[in-house]
Amino acid sequence: MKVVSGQVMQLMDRRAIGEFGVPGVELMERAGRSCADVIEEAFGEREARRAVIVAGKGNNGGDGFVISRLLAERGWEAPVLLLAAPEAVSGDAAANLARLAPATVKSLPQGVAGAETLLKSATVIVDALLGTGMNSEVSGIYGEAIDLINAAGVPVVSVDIPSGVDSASGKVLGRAVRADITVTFALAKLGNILYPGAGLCGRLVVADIGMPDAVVAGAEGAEYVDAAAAAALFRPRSATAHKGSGGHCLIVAGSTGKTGAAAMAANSAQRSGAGLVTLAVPAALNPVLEQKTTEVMTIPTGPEGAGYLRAGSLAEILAAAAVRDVVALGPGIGTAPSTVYLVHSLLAALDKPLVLDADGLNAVAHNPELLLAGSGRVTVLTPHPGEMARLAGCSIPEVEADRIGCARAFAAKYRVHLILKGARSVIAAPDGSVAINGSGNPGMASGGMGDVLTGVVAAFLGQGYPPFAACQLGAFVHGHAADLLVERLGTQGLNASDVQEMLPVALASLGAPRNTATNN
Ligand SMILES: NC(=O)C1=CN([C@@H]2O[C@H](COP(=O)(O)OP(=O)(O)OC[C@H]3O[C@@H](n4cnc5c(N)ncnc54)[C@H](O)[C@@H]3O)[C@@H](O)[C@H]2O)[C@@H](O)CC1
Ligand SMILES: [K+]
Repeated sequence: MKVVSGQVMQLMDRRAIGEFGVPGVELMERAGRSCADVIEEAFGEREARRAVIVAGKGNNGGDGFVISRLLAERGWEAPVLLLAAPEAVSGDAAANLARLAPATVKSLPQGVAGAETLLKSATVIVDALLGTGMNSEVSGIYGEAIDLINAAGVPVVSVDIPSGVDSASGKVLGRAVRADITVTFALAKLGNILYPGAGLCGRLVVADIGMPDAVVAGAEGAEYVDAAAAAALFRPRSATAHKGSGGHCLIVAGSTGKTGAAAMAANSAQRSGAGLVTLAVPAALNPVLEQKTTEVMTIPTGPEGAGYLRAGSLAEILAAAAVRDVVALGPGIGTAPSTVYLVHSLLAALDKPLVLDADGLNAVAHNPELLLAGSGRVTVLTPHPGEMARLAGCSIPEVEADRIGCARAFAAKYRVHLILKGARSVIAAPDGSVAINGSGNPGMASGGMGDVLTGVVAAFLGQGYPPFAACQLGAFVHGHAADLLVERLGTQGLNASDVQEMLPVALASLGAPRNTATNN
């Protein structure tokens, strides 16, 4: 599913009207009808059927007028509270306002004071105040109306997007409606998908309003990775698979005190369908990692007793990489100067697809130009917002203020694929493509989750998936495994190693193995 900003949706709207001859008033009719259908389905069985529509003066309000008319035709009481003078309404919205009985509409240009009782008496409140045209912080009578809607204790259906949520970023501009259902049109808006807006939408319904296919196809947006999108990217194993076809991962990881990171990255690659996994670790840690892993092979590297990776291991690691399909570098490696030097040397010399994470990222944070050294190689970075901020030379709030813009710009500038972690991880490719991961939950906010993700992405790259697909699948499967655990474990105390063990179940949910005799 494609996700777009409100601005792009407005361009689509104009193309549909201008190039494809779909009248704007017809788009508004379909938008309003889709909302009326959802309201009827969700609340139509109630004894009292009163929908109170709180409308602004733009086209979002216009959808609200259509909803009022259509619900009234179906026997509902559907009064409209218009937060403007009727003369302030124009265009298609005005045409629809004119179709309502005058007694239906209460114009409140001075504010909603006094409307509280009506709002509390509603079966459902329809929030048609502000949609994709919102262009500033909410204040004054719009702010008061939002507070009253939220305080009414009645189910709320938001039209297009909860009023107050910025459709391009999901940010709350001042204050915002908390909806139970949001009906959005043609395509989901970024503000429906990104937090905090995503958390205010309730159940999201994407309604088909007959937007021409060519307009949808031509719209600039991000791919939303849900179970269906992930399943479409996933290639189930063929019946004739062998361990060579699953790919061989080399994980370069670990330092004293951080053997768990190395073990989880390696075990997670193994649990994500890698044919073989080899773990290169500082020599002193080998006995521990032999214990912590079973299927995984290890290469103890560096001088006897070494508890961290050294620059002197470069040749040995390059030789190991030469006979593997993918390298993951960084989990638990620490920041010893010799380790940092090793990372720099590997970046210059490795020609296999590379996943760089954790202290591997910190090793290049002061000079991201180092990422351009291995020309032609696929490089995937998996930063959390703190690591992203260090890489991009900005603050964490700056990253969080524009997660998509930040990820997209860095990926393009340094020709890397990037998974910017956090609720709704952003996946960016060097060509400007962006995807947003739909899986995951707050239980993943604990140590080690990133090490698991590194292993999962490495496994997909090792199996030969194109890098953008490997990143989308990796992020989705990682979050989905955690989602599958929530019912049993909740979101507090859910460990990364639990997620690691759930990975095969998450993978199985994407597709059954192919029987090559009947299905090629
Ligand atoms: N794009 C599409 O494909 C379609 C859009 N439709 C509807 O049209 C909406 C967009 O309509 P508009 O562009 O008219 O915009 P809106 O109705 O979202 O709001 C714009 C109006 O609110 C005012 N405004 C902006 N920010 C404000 C703030 N913070 N406080 C108070 N007033 C503020 C603006 O001056 C303008 O008058 C969509 O959200 C959707 O509901 C549908 O009718 C049909 C199809
Ligand atoms: K709205």
